[in-house]
Amino acid sequence: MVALNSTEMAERLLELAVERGAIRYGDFTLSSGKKSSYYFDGRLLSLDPEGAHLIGNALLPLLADAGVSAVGGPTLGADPIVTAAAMASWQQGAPLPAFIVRKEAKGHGMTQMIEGPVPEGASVAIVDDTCTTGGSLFHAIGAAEEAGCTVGLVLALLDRNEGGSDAIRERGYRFETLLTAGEDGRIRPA
Ligand SMILES: O=P(O)(O)OC[C@H]1O[C@H](OP(=O)(O)OP(=O)(O)O)[C@H](O)[C@@H]1O
Repeated sequence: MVALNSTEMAERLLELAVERGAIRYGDFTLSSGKKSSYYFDGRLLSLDPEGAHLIGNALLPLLADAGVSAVGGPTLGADPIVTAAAMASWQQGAPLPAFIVRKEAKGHGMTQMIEGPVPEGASVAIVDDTCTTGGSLFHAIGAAEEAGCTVGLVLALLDRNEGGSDAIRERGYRFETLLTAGEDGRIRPA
């Protein structure tokens, strides 16, 4: 595969999203209860072989720039994303472990919220497929901080620009996205 720069990777990711039907237009109600004229199914990208490769490699420079030592995110949108990032990081010779934040504690008397290796005291990145209200990202940020990590970067594949990324930045976190949406739902590379 030809090596692509960051802009080319985001452009190809958007092209692939269209090819895979990951962007659909219509009347949707998102999990936050918000109404939307479009839906972005990040799983159709992150579980696609080329999509996973692109996502992992597109995230690497952002993770490296933030100097984080692990990457995690809220299940289930982030599950294949953090796996792709971990694999890409290993292939590039700078391995970053991945972790997943559960929606709820495991139960049966176990309070564990995080699955996977989380180096205590580490600076980590938190990533998700989409950011709408930011609720899922805030949930994962909270779990990582509770586990003793500092959050050096928050990432999304797509920022829907509906308040979530602003709220995350207002709380003092660095936020980056690969794709960004206009008010009309038109998606473009960030
Ligand atoms: O910024 P927010 O308002 O939190 O919206 C974004 C979240 O919504 C979707 O997950 P969903 O809640 O549908 O759960 P799922 O990933 O388990 O399907 C998506 O995968 C993000 O995690």
